[in-house]
Amino acid sequence: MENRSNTEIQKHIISQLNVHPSVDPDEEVGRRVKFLCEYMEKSGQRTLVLGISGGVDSTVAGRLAQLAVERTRDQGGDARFVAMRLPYGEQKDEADARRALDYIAPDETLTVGIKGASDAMLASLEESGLEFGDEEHRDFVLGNIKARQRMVAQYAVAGARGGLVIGTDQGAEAVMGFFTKFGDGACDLTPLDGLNKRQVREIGRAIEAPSELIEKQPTADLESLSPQKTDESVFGISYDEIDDFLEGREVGETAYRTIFEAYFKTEHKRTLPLVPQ
Ligand SMILES: Nc1ncnc2c1ncn2[C@@H]1O[C@H](COP(=O)(O)OP(=O)(O)OC[C@H]2O[C@@H]([n+]3cccc(C(=O)O)c3)[C@H](O)[C@@H]2O)[C@@H](O)[C@H]1O
Ligand SMILES: Nc1ncnc2c1ncn2[C@@H]1O[C@H](COP(=O)(O)OP(=O)(O)OP(=O)(O)O)[C@@H](O)[C@H]1O
Ligand SMILES: [Mg+2]
Repeated sequence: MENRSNTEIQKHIISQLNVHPSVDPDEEVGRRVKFLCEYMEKSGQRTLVLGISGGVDSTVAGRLAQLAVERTRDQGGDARFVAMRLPYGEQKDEADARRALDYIAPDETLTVGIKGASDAMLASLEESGLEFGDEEHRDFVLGNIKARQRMVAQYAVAGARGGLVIGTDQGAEAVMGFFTKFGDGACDLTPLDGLNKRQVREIGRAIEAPSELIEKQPTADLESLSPQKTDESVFGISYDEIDDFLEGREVGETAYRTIFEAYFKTEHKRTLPLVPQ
């Protein structure tokens, strides 16, 4: 890749991530709901499971899941959506999570706190002698434990109910590798695949999600020392720049450099585990 121009590398990444410069939001809603319905039918797994954070991705993916189970039932089938609240203690944007649930109107909501299990794991690790560079490093590692604890909870529900875990990964998060490997990155179906952030928002508008959730600043909200830290402040570039990049537009040199570096560094997260050649 080293001798290739910014534009050539950009084209390669766009094709790998299957992102398109524009989408028809209504058509995408239909296509993605159909995908969920057809896979439930094919797999025989009739429950969809997804954590609802109060952010735009899980609001949109959650509503698509509820629409899919309702369509399946309308056609005489059997399907159910289980939304999960998975707070680590008291969540600062709890009101947004409640608003998302009111809007999604899931068949069922399970609330499972992840603080006890996450803190217990960290304590056991430290009792074993594991040390961290400093408090911030410790907090960062705990953040990934939280994301993986949410995965454990969702897969437990899927196991108990014969279900499938939905993931909220989309093109803008995928290009930056901005997810926890085998945490929120672990799932069975990704209905938002191939969309950039602005296209997720367009779909949100098409299904009449609350505008304050659609416009909300994205946050992983994993670090206790800096709650609600915005994704953009971590990236050092904006989602607008990432979206422009994914739509094939020219972006500034800093944006090219930041995106290429993140993309190639996190290649391992977008593939199956490596095997001997
Ligand atoms: N080259 C390589 N080939 C194969 N495997 C490699 C590897 N380099 C690291 N690894 C493995 O990957 C691990 C690092 O990956 P990982 O554990 O994911 O950890 P890491 O990428 O360091 O952290 C996850 C990042 O995603 C962010 N995040 C997480 C969850 C949700 C959201 C959100 O937007 O909501 C954002 C989070 O804030 C953090 O910045 C290493 O510990 C190692 O096990
Ligand atoms: N507190 C939480 N409760 C339940 N699920 C959560 C929580 N935090 C994260 N998740 C799950 O992890 C996923 C990844 O988080 P992420 O922040 O990327 O998405 P989001 O919060 O839905 O949207 P945004 O990226 O715009 O903040 C969420 O979509 C959700 O499924
Ligand atoms: Mg979030």
